[in-house]
Amino acid sequence: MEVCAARAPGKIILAGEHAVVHGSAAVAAAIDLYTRCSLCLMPLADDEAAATLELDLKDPGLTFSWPCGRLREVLLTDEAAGAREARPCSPDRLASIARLLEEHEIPEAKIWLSAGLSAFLFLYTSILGCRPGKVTVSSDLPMGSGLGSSAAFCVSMSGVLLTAAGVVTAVGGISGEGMEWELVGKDDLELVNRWAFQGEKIIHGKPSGIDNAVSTFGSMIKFKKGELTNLKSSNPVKMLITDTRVGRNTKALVAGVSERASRHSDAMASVFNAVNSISEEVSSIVELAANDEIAITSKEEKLAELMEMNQGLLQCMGVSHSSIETVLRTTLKFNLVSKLTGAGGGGCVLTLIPTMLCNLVLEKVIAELESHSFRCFKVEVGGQGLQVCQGGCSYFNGDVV
Ligand SMILES: Nc1ncnc2c1ncn2[C@@H]1O[C@H](COP(=O)(O)OP(=O)(O)OP(=O)(O)O)[C@@H](O)[C@H]1O
Ligand SMILES: C[C@@](O)(CCO)CC(=O)[O-]
Ligand SMILES: [Mg+2]
Repeated sequence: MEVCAARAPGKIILAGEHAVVHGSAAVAAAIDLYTRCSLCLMPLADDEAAATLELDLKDPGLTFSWPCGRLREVLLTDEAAGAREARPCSPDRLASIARLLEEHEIPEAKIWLSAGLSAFLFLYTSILGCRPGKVTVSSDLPMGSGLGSSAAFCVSMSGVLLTAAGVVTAVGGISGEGMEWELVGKDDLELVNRWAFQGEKIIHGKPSGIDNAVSTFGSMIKFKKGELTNLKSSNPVKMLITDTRVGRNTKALVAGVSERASRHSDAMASVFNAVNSISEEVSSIVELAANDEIAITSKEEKLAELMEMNQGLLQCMGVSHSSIETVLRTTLKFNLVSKLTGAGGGGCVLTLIPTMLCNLVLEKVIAELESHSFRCFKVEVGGQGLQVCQGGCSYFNGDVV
């Protein structure tokens, strides 16, 4: 029984969501909330009929299982076609995967899971073929809320599958959560990122690639047309995240913005262009070294103003929501600036926490936000990306794997 695990972080977008899909720059950072996947590969059993692929999703609390023979029959594949290069999921393969999912009763209230399940079946069978195994997924991230849960799912899944395939190897240790997590080298990360992007395409339709990139590589990045620049921030950027708990779906929101762009192409091109300038300015400001109180305050004031401008343009794109507006109004009472993060339409909102803000005020802000039934998170910004645990990781989320 071969065992390995991987974890990948969620993200916040400081500037540029949606516009990044249309070629503008955006700025994003990893946060210390993770999705973890563990994989237990079963030996190729003598009892062929009993061999299954199992997926245990801890957060929705659902498990799925497919007989390996049925996977082979429907997907017309056995051996993985090679994990060393990422391939897109063809429309025919996606249709076959949909047939496999129809054989499961997914509760109507959790039907949004089918996109993630399709991405799982595509990644697993493309990387490992129809081998029997058990995959367990658990996450700190609220799903479908703008913190990149789909990307963290695809990155951690690709990471664990490619590690099991022997294509990705760990290079060094850091520890956390009682496990020996290890970092992965640059070329291997590139490969994981390319596979995760193919998974994101199944979930998002037309992703820019920023979410999987920041989840894979970590840190704070500027991203434009697939190009990634690492931003070296000398002063930590402190953000409060508020989850409005209003569910939404990134694929539909991205499609909505594209439709608006095709109806009003000149106006929307100007909006995307303005967002590009905001993201460029945000990326220069985060890299500015600020050594004293005055410099830090001026840096934060500029960031706050740019966030406010970006939020206005997101409203122009049609992706704000009354719950987001409630967060904006609530934080403004305390002179704090907020903007939505991720795809909007509900989901999460970022509030810039100035270094000089006293804890008592922050606690009051949180209490008022939570009185609206929102949920607040204080997160560390700009940490590590994908990490893996090869063999030896005997314990995962309470499950022996
Ligand atoms: N831990 C998980 N287990 C199963 N499926 C997941 C998990 N995390 C994400 N998903 C899949 O990803 C979908 C959510 O992706 P979506 O892109 O809509 O939101 P998000 O990634 O959280 O937000 P954003 O894209 O705005 O950052 C879920 O509906 C599900 O299909
Ligand atoms: C809305 C979007 O810009 C960010 C979602 O986190 C979509 C994408 O870039 O793929
Ligand atoms: Mg997503």
